[in-house]
Amino acid sequence: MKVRIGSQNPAKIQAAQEVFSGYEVEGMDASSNVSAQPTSDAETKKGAINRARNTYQEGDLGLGLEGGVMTIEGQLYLCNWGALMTDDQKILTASGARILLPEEFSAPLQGGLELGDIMDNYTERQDVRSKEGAIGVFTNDQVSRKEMFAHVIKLLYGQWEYSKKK
Ligand SMILES: O=P(O)(O)OP(=O)(O)OP(=O)(O)OC[C@H]1O[C@@H](n2cnc3c(O)ncnc32)[C@H](O)[C@@H]1O
Repeated sequence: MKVRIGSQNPAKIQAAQEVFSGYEVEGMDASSNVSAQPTSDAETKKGAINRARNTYQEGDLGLGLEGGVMTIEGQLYLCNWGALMTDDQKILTASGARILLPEEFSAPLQGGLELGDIMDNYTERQDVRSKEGAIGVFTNDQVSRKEMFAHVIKLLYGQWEYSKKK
């Protein structure tokens, strides 16, 4: 059994390798069937589920991880979701950390820029999305994107293990 993850992003693949340490983890392109930049909790969750479904193959596990933004009480937050399609074709879901994003990000997001590009402009660096991520930058490296997704994957892995005991 291998873990097929619907992404080529190293932060996501490394997080999956860390949690599914005894498994082969394979990254691949998978459509999220939502906007390139999800803008709500529900859309981000849907993207994770679609990626899990779109990478799933019988006998393996399908893993989908999605980052997005959402607004709560007028404030912009980063949000994260994960989904695991199990070998018996159940979908398990879990969400990750949410942190506040700078207010100045709202206008470029509304103008169609993705958070990944906004982060690169903001930090004057390249490919922040594949490295520490927005969460790493704004937590002063306390929690990296890999670490945050590893926690989400642990929540999924644990739910899968629990479901097998029942
Ligand atoms: O290659 P994939 O798996 O698509 O990874 P991604 O980082 O490009 O794409 P996501 O679907 O996870 O996130 C949607 C958008 O939000 C951006 N994003 C989400 N979380 C981020 C973070 O912590 N840091 C930087 N960009 C982030 C991301 O770069 C995309 O532009």
